[in-house]
Amino acid sequence: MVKTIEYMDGVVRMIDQTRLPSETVFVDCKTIEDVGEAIRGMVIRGAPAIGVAAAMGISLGANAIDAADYNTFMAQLEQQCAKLGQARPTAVNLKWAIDRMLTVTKAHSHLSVSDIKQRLKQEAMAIYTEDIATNEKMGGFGQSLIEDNSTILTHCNAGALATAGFGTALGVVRAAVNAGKNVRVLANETRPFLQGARLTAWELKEDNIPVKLITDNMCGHFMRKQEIDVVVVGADRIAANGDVANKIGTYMVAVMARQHGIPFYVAAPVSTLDLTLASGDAIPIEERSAEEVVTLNKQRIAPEGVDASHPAFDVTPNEFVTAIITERGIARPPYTESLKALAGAS
Ligand SMILES: CSC[C@@H](O)[C@@H](O)C(=O)COP(=O)(O)O
Repeated sequence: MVKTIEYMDGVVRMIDQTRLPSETVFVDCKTIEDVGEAIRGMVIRGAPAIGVAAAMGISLGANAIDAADYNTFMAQLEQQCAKLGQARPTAVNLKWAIDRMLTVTKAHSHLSVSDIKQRLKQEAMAIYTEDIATNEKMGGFGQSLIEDNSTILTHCNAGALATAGFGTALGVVRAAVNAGKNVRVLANETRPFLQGARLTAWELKEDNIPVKLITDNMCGHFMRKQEIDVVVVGADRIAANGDVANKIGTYMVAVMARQHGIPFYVAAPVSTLDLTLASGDAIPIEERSAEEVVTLNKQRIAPEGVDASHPAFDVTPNEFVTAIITERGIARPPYTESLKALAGAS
């Protein structure tokens, strides 16, 4: 599988997810601004991958600062991070990565600026490698919930492409396959940006994991026909009470799963928990350009001049979530207690 993101010799290289699956091309980011643009423009997307890209971008930004003393360096770095933090508002991993990089900077204020730059590069690489290890651990916990011969429905792309590697929801699928289970995936196409059709279908096919693509309005039909055994999705932010923000359409899937008695699992790292928010009502929902709705693959599909709305995420209330799978274990209701316990564990 090609790498989602790499950091080498002053360049952050990303596979361009706006061009998949027709073309496998890469974008080289040489500045923190380039990385911010890549995140905003969805060249790289998915909450954990956004966090990894941000950390690498901050290292690029730090290297470009021409300052002799810590205070001048830190002031400029904070300015750059504030701008980067606005690239995408819902995925909390962006803020998480920025906070982690700034905390490391502060902890090393006694070092020379050049040593701090070195330390920031190491931290960005640590975030990258930890993300893959986290996903593998999460997969281990998650696959214990998947029975042999299951059909798993997923929404959006919570795979290797949405992370540094292995994936969150698709990490659970990969771990189930690695454990010798016979599983197949039904992938919702995920309008309007088509992460399911373009990315989930692509990466599962690359790995020879059986996948069938369906449009977003088909999952009720397959649930009623008992052709879906379990739902596994990722998350962009999870509030303290277990309300889950994920790609628009997830809520609809969760309600349908409840109606049909199908388990609805969310796989996300602890870095996606935002325990500062009491409920999902406080999660900021990114509103993307209406152009994404009135077009399909850049072809206009709606009449000129028609209005369109585009919330990019929705919130699934905790009562629809059977369990939340993390790298530290599986949280079950009541989430206010179980998530707090997981966040406090190490
Ligand atoms: C492991 S990523 C989980 C979620 O981030 C994913 O399902 C999703 O909603 C991604 O949204 P995107 O807008 O493509 O960044």
